[in-house]
Amino acid sequence: MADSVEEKKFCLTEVLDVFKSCLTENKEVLVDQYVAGWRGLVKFMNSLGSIFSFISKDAVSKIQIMINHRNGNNGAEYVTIQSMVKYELDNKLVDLTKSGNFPESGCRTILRLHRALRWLELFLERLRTSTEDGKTSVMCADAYNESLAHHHSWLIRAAAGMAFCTLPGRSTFFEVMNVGPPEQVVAMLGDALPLISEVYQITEDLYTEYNLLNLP
Ligand SMILES: CCCCCCCCCCCCC/C=C/[C@@H](O)[C@H](COP(=O)(O)O)NC(=O)CCCCCCCCCCCCCCC
Repeated sequence: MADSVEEKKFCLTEVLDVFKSCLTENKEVLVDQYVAGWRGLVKFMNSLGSIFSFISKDAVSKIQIMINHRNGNNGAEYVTIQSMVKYELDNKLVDLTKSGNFPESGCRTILRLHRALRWLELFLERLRTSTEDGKTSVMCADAYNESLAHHHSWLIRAAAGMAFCTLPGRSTFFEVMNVGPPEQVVAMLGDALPLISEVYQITEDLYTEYNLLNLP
């Protein structure tokens, strides 16, 4: 699924649709779709310029870790985030308090992407409700400061802040999304956001239940 997203001309609607397909009927989060959603977003970010490549590199390495889990001998245990959490905890495959033998556990890797999903949710909501003269760089920075920044060192925060300043204005940004006229972008965001929020909340509740929100 991720490959087909990469081969066609980029369209953000399709990427967000992939995220929407993450949820199963009984509200579990499918790892393949979750990861494919991130791959599409990273592709979008790459099209915004090479200044984002340090972010892209980190995201790609986390995506690859999850693909490796899915392709590994125990891939079936990683079908959903719920099954992954249970499997890794039952088999003591997670560093719970300090970094140790499992720097690439699915639980810690998904946690990093999960925190980034909160940034995405906040950023898209700001884009959705912005006016024509709204600044994407400010929307992006505000969303970041409210979410991911809390988990990053000052060096990463500084680098991210510089990258945000290079974001194009709202109208160019909307064009790169390749969704259609601004009204259509706004409608598409309004349609996608509730599902992204739901995926975020389900993961947040799961990680809270198992006390995994601060994995090193
Ligand atoms: C459109 C502009 C895109 C701005 C992206 C905002 C997110 C800023 C994240 C900055 C991350 C910097 C890179 C390094 C991070 C790591 O230190 C850190 C911790 O990892 P560790 O515990 O293994 O060491 N990693 C993370 O927090 C994971 C970051 C994952 C970032 C994924 C970002 C994908 C962005 C996709 C943008 C799509 C925008 C679509 C809008 C219409």
